[in-house]
Amino acid sequence: MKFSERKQGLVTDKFKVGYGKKVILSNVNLMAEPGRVLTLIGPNGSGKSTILKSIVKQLKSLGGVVYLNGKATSEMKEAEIAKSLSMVMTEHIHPELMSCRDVVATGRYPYTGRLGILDKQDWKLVDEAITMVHAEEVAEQSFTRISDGQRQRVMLARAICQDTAILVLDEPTSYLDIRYKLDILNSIRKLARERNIAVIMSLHELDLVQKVSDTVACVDGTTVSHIGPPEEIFQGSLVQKLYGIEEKNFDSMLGIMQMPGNKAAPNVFVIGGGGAAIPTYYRLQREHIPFAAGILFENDVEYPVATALASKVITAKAFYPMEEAQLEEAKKILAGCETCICTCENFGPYNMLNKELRSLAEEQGKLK
Ligand SMILES: Nc1ncnc2c1ncn2[C@@H]1O[C@H](COP(=O)(O)OP(=O)(O)OP(=O)(O)O)[C@@H](O)[C@H]1O
Repeated sequence: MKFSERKQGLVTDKFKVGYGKKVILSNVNLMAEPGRVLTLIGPNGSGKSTILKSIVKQLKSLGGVVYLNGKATSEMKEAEIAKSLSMVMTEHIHPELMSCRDVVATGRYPYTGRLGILDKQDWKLVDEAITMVHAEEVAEQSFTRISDGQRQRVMLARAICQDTAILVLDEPTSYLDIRYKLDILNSIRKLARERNIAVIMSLHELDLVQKVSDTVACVDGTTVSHIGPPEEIFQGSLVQKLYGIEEKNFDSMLGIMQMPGNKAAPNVFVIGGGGAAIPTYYRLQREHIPFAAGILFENDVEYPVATALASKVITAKAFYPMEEAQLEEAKKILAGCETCICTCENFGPYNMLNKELRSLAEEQGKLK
C-alpha cells in the first residue's frame, strides 16, 4: 500500500509549510497511526509548530498533501476535519467570562447544532475529560484567572472531549510542573492505548520523548531529517547534531543534558564509583574546578557524567578487573592534584586499586 493511501491516521506527503509565500520546510513526510504517538523534536525555530499549524490548516499549505483517514484535507470542510482532528496549541485563548468547564465544552461544538447546545452525553464527555487531566479544582473558575499550567490542562481536556481519532499537540507540557508533565504524558499514552487515538505532538523534554513516543521525527529547519523509533534516534550523536551541541553534553541513552565542565589540568582527584560521586562532579562543575575521576568502569552509572565534566577520566574496561597500568596513570594524575575526594566507602575485590589510590592520597595528606 502506498504511504499516503493508508486509510487510518494522518499522513503528510511531500508537505511544504511556511508563512505567506515563504517556504520554511519542504518534503515533510510524516505518518501518525492509530494507537501510536509521533513526536516532533528539534531546536527552537526549527519548524515544529509550523508543521503542526499547517496540518490543522491554521496555516495555508504551500504544497504537498495531508491525508486524514485516507482523504486529502484540502478536499474536506472545516467541520468534517474537526470531527477527526483536534489540536492543542500553546497560544493562549482569552475568552472573557467563560469558566474552564465552558472552555472545555467548546470542544463539543463540532457535534452540536448551530446554537452550540450540549446534551447530557456531551456534558458527560466534558466532565470525563476534565477528570482525565485532573482539572476539577479549576472547572468552575474563570479561564482567564488560572495559571499557565492549569490552562494547558484545560486546553488538553477541550481537545480530549472533541473525541477525535487524531490529536495534535504543540508542546503540551511546556508550562507544567514535573507531576503534571508525567500526568499529562501518561494521559496521552492512555488515549493512544485505550482509545486508539493517533497522537502527533512536539516536545522539548528529550528525556520524556524517549518514554512517551513510538516514533520520533527530527525537524531541522528545512525538513524532517530523520524519523524512527526512539531507540534509533537517541543513538550515537544524531540528537546532539540536531541541536548543535557537543556529543558529551547530552547523554542520549539517559536523555540527560550536561553543562560543560572545566577541562584545564585537574586540581582535584575524585575516586568514585556506583554513582556516589555524581553530586561531587556537579559541585566541582558549578565551582568551575577542573578535576580528574577514576578509576571508573566504563559501564558505571557515573561514567557518562564523569566523561562530560572531568578533564581526565581513568577508565577500566567493563567486566574486567582493573589493571596496574590504570593505577599508575591515576597515581601520576593524583601527583598533580592538590586534593583528593573519595566517595567510595566499600572496596570490593574489583576495585582494590582504588583503595590503594585512596591510601596513597591519605599518605600524601591530600584526602579530604
Ligand atoms: N508568524 C510568522 N511569520 C513568519 N515566520 C514565522 C512566524 N512564526 C514563526 N516563524 C518562523 O518560522 C520558523 C519556524 O518556527 P516554529 O515556531 O515553527 O519553530 P518551532 O520549532 O516550533 O520552535 P520552538 O521550539 O521555539 O517553539 C522560525 O524561523 C520562525 O522565526
